[in-house]
Amino acid sequence: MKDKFEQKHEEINGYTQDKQPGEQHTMNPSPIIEDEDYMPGGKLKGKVALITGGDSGIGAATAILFAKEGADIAIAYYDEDTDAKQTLMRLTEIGVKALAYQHDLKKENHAQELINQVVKDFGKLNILVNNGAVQHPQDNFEDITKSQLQETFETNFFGMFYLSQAALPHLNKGDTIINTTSVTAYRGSAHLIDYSATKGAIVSFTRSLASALADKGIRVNGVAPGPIYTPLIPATFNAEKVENAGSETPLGRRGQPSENAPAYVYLASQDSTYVTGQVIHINGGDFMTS
Ligand SMILES: NC(=O)C1=CN([C@@H]2O[C@H](COP(=O)(O)OP(=O)(O)OC[C@H]3O[C@@H](n4cnc5c(N)ncnc54)[C@H](O)[C@@H]3O)[C@@H](O)[C@H]2O)C=CC1
Ligand SMILES: CC(=O)C(C)=O
Repeated sequence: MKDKFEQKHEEINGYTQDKQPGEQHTMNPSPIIEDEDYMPGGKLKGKVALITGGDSGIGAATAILFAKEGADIAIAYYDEDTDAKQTLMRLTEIGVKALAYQHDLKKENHAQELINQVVKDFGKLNILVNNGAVQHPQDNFEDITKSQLQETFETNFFGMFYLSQAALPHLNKGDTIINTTSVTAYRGSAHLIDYSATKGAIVSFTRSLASALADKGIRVNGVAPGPIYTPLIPATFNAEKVENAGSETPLGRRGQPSENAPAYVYLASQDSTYVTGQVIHINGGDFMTS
């Protein structure tokens, strides 16, 4: 019998959305953001987490699981108000304090303002999840314009750099930073050359910052998803790619956001006290070096 993830994989036909960031509330079928079979264990009780891109997809799944583990949650997002409202409603239902913040990762001043506001609203910050990103697939390398290259790096890499710098004065021993990279950082991607380069930069940034912050007891790790069913996919790929995503992996299907979130819980919690500078691969079984 097929499990819920195999069934969901088969339900998805090709379709696209016409703007990026994409919208979760109009996805049909909906992604699996929350796995009802998950058993929380109070692993993040008393913590405050800020999750960029927390309105939808992997970020929303992580926000919900962190809340189930007892953390208060700040989600930051670009302009998808309906998704942010729905995620916030679910977080509040779970029973934690939760607030949403609109911001632009590309703007250096937004990073400082966001961190200041979160610390003012929650009193502290323990976990920073740098997860928001964009991608603009191109068939030809020559078609990547300077403005696309700038937008992709400013959003995916500069944004997390600024936020990590702004967050650092508030982080203490035992606190963590978790960065979302991608399988494309490791295997490359002919259609996502600029995007995969930002994801490679994130891997190096993660290792270097982990090394720099080790003596403070602040751990820095990453998660490298493979093909996951989120708004990013119909918002940026053509219908054929949306329909077939994940079929080429050893597990033969795409992943769901809920299948990524436990890795973030592990890296944020005391279960991973001897882990820093590492990346966990959630990609349906493709082997990646380190
Ligand atoms: N879905 C997939 O197959 C994969 C996703 N990833 C990564 O996972 C992370 C989360 O993406 P998904 O959950 O897939 O999609 P998503 O569309 O749910 O999340 C992307 C988020 O980025 C935020 N964002 C985009 N531009 C922004 C800006 N200028 N300022 C502030 N926020 C901005 C959006 O608000 C959105 O919440 C990204 O880093 C993505 O690169 C990595 C590998 C595979
Ligand atoms: C968006 C992304 O990183 C993949 C693997 O599709």
